[in-house]
Amino acid sequence: MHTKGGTECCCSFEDYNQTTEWLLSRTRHRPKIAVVCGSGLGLLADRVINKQTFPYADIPHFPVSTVPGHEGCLVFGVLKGKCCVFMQGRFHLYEGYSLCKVTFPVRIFKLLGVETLIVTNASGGLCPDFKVGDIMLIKDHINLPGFAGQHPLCGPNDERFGIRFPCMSDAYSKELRKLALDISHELDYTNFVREGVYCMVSGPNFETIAEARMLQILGCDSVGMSTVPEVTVAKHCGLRVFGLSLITNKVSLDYSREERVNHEEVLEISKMRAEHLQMMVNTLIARTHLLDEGLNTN
Ligand SMILES: O=P(O)(O)O[C@H]1O[C@H](CO)[C@@H](O)[C@H]1O
Ligand code: HPA
Repeated sequence: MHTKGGTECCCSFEDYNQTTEWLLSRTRHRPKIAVVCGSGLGLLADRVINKQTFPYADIPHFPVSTVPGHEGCLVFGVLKGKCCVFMQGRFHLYEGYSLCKVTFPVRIFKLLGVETLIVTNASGGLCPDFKVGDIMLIKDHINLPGFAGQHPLCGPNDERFGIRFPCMSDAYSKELRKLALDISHELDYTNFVREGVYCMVSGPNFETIAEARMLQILGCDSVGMSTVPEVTVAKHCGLRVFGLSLITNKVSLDYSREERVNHEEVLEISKMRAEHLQMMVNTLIARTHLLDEGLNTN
């Protein structure tokens, strides 16, 4: 329904430009930081001042959100003195969107002048040490759909965005992770802040036990159905990336376990922890300039 067939990009440079021009002509905000809010995490945009909100349905070439917990609004405004743009709701492969559409907003951010992308998501914990409600700083990811050719950069490469073969060994900024770790100490969050590897699966079903065991063997600490395409496209076009994954459930690795994961539970845990996430993200945003100035974080 939403997709054009094949793996080629279905968005032209003209489409990206049109959307960018449309936004630039309607807002005076010129964000340097973009935040993608994961399932149930839309309230990350709540503290923004001088807010200007655009429903996705009004923005040319933008997909619309179809998943509960994803409001479907682009919010511009100022947070801690920094001009930001928030995606209240993201797009997923399982909604029927091509990965080109899923990642469309990331290239819009680039054209708007954004330099740093902060991605958040809800995920299932695979690492035995993780508890429900833990916040995982994403150290690295595994692009499982990418292994099977479902990759946002398949098709002709547009050099105006980036190179044909981008390096992904430094996908998540070390400096931003260090800053976030320092912040978690200051906020006294260390007993629920972790670091780990996020794995993307296409969804929409949650994992079987055999799949979950396989992912754990592969070195995944958490699993979700998003984020990796956005991060890949962001790295391709030279954005600095930081990612937070909220562990909303423990993935079943044992056939004797009775609990059954569901999206309502995911949203409930997201809401429960959203304020802590908000505090971390806001403090990080307040301090991003320290990195640009090459200063230490404290
Ligand atoms: O990754 P986000 O968008 O936070 O959402 C996560 O939550 C949903 C499942 O409950 C899936 O969409 C999964 O990817
Ligand atoms: N698996 C995949 N995606 C998810 C999960 C999960 O357990 N929890 C939240 N998103």
